[in-house]
Amino acid sequence: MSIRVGIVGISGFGGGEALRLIASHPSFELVYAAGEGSAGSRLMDRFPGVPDKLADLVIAKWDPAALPKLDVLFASLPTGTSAEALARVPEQVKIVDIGGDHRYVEGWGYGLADVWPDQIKDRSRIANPGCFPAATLNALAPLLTHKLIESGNIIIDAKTGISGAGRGGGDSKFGYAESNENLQPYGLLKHVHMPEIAKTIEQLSGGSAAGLVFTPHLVPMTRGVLATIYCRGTATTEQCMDAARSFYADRPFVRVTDRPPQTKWATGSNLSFVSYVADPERNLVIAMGVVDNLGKGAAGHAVQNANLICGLAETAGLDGAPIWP
Ligand SMILES: NC(=O)C1=CN([C@@H]2O[C@H](COP(=O)(O)OP(=O)(O)OC[C@H]3O[C@@H](n4cnc5c(N)ncnc54)[C@H](OP(=O)(O)O)[C@@H]3O)[C@@H](O)[C@H]2O)C=CC1
Ligand SMILES: CC(=O)N[C@@H](CCC(=O)OP(=O)(O)O)C(=O)O
Repeated sequence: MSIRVGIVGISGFGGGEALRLIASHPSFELVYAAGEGSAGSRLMDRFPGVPDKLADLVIAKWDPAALPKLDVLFASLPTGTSAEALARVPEQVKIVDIGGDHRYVEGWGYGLADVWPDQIKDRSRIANPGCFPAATLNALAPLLTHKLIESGNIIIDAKTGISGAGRGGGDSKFGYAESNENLQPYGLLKHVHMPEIAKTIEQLSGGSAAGLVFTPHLVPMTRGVLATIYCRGTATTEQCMDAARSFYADRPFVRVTDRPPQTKWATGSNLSFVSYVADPERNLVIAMGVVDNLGKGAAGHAVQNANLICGLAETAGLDGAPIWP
């Protein structure tokens, strides 16, 4: 049986990646595409490589009052622009919001799917985690759950590819001339992902995340997030690795690796790589997490969440290998 899905924000990076995944999904049928500036174009005008079956689908002007019959809507709109419109989507249409408007909002589940699949299954409204939270929280979850690190003393140093800023590119600092051969920190002390990272650390540990520090950096690459996370704790490397191996033993998308993970390992996939090194004598644990910002950081995670809320195999449409090199 096919499940009728729609994507609003399909012309963007997150929406385009959702299109790519849904086009080859065994149960999802894309019947609705929407946007603002792109409204009126056919998918083949925007995505010349789109499969024939979708080529003539015309992007509609986004209007939650004019939806066709849909089972699931993927929303990939700029953060700050989706709350009012998504509140008008009929109750029977399930929603996965890739943007940031509904994380830790009443009525919405926080879709950290590799960690909390059972809390997601029965929901009809899911807020996808941001790309940095996806990379960092998957790495931290086993350590926090097994109380191997202090929850209140975590420093996250993260790097992201430029597609993390969206097709619009945020502002001029994301242009080619500014970002090529350049490395820049941004969002210091006040990045928008701090609250969801802190709340999840507190939920996982039962403790405070008061000392959390998070600094993202923009790296001249297209995709990928690497988070290097400095924690206080006296666990050994093996204890951290064992905790992660048992925590993720039955989870299909998280790979616990002996080697420090690299962003290219995840490109084009919904995989999440985690690894650890520790020096108990220095009270130091270093956790590392890698995702593709458009995969586990956005559309891959969204499809995983949609699979869960539709009662499908969690891996449906997501079992392809990453792109290499
Ligand atoms: N890029 C990434 O790696 C990640 C992004 N996210 C989040 O996902 C969301 C989308 O990001 P991203 O795809 O990168 O952004 P883009 O800038 O690439 O795309 C934004 C999309 O939103 C559409 N849009 C903008 N305003 C409206 C409107 N008023 N009505 C209808 N459609 C509108 C645009 O459509 P049109 O062209 O038709 O105007 C476009 O398709 C954001 O909330 C972002 O923070 C989350 C995790 C990772
Ligand atoms: C490079 C870059 O700008 N990346 C974005 C992260 C995108 C994201 O996940 O944002 P949402 O929380 O809105 O979904 C940023 O740091 O704001």
